[in-house]
Amino acid sequence: MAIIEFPKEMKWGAATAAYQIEGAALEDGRGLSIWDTFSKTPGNVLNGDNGDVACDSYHRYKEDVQIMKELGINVYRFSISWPRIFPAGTGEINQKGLQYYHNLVDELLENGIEPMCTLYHWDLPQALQDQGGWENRKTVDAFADYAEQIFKEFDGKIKKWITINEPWCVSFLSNFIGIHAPGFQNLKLATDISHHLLLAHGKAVARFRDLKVEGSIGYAPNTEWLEPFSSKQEDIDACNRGMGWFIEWFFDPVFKGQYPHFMLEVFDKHGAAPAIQAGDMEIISQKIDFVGINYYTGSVGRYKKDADLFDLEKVDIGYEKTDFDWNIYPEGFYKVLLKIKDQYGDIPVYITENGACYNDEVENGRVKDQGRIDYLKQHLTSLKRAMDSGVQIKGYLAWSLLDNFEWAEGYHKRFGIVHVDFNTLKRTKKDSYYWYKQTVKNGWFDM
Ligand SMILES: OC[C@H]1NNC[C@@H](O)[C@@H]1O
Repeated sequence: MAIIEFPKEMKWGAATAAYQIEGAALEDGRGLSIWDTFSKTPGNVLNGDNGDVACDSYHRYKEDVQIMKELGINVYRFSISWPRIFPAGTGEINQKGLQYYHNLVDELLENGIEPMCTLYHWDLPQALQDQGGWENRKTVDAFADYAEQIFKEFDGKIKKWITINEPWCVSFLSNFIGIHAPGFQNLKLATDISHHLLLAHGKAVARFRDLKVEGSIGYAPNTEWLEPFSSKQEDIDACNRGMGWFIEWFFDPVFKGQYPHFMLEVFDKHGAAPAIQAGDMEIISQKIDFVGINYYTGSVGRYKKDADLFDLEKVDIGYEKTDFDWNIYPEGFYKVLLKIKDQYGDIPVYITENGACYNDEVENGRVKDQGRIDYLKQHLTSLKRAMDSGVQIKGYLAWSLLDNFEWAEGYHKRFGIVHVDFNTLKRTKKDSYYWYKQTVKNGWFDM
């Protein structure tokens, strides 16, 4: 078998997000988020699940940190719940909310684990949504004020910062496709929101620089690979448009200071080009220190007129799938990373999310999730291939440490390397946890 070995200095971690694990949704002064509202609207979330309790990490974070310590990881990515800090989105600060994150960060540091903090992982304060949410440019400034407050509070403790997680999901999945909160289906709204999210990212980076906060800052776009079904130019072009929705649309503004023309053409055709004000692109495109890449899956695509916004249809050619029915496509991970390096230069990259949904349950005290181990092996092998091709990978963070609230799929879809019984909240380390622990310890694995 082949040994896949990683550099000694590479960081190994795991990732979660506030609304997906914390629970305590109505506790200690936390304000409502759009996901509290959305999940309690019947029909939006499978089985009517919501984040009221989740993994109860708000109360069990010490146990979770011990699980991380035993795992041997040296970085943990979590997100701060904006409405736990500013219950109304702006104005009065909830000191108990700040205290929770100080307790979590102190616990991590005391156990030799570096905190990587995501400022926005989808839980917009409902109070701001009531004023138009991300469609309203005032929300952009509210985010910058929230970010500044957090920077000041945790400067010196937290040194790796992510502004926005997956702006494509926040804009298009949530306001055009509509399956995530707040659940609209309006393309022009979605493109305006995508612009405001990038603006919010840029303003937060500007505050970070002005405050001379110690550490580094980036954002974490989600990516997918689309492989042309044939060598026909129409198939190649259709796949490039489809990938442009995830990659160029969110990378060109940050790294080139402009939106990609081929994507503007598509949105313009639907009367949905975003409203851009003078100075916006300069704010968006100021330098960042790293980019977080989230990768899960890829597909084969071909040209089909009006099949979707991009005249693109996906073709099932028999790839094995996870329990989320996503193709297992590790080749795409390599190709996405090379594409980003080729198009945007040699930027430091953290893999801020990669993992698989397998809904294995506990049997006799054990969770045999070989599918997840195989997925991780294949994708880490692809990652090493990208590194050997010159991509500057600084770290890999598995999604996710714990089974958690998987948005519209609720608790049914499990991504954790640790199983959570959502009736008892008992944590059970899966086989993949032990495999990952050994890989982190060794810095290599046997393919
Ligand atoms: O779907 C799996 C993950 N994808 N990225 C964002 C996370 O919040 C999701 O749980």
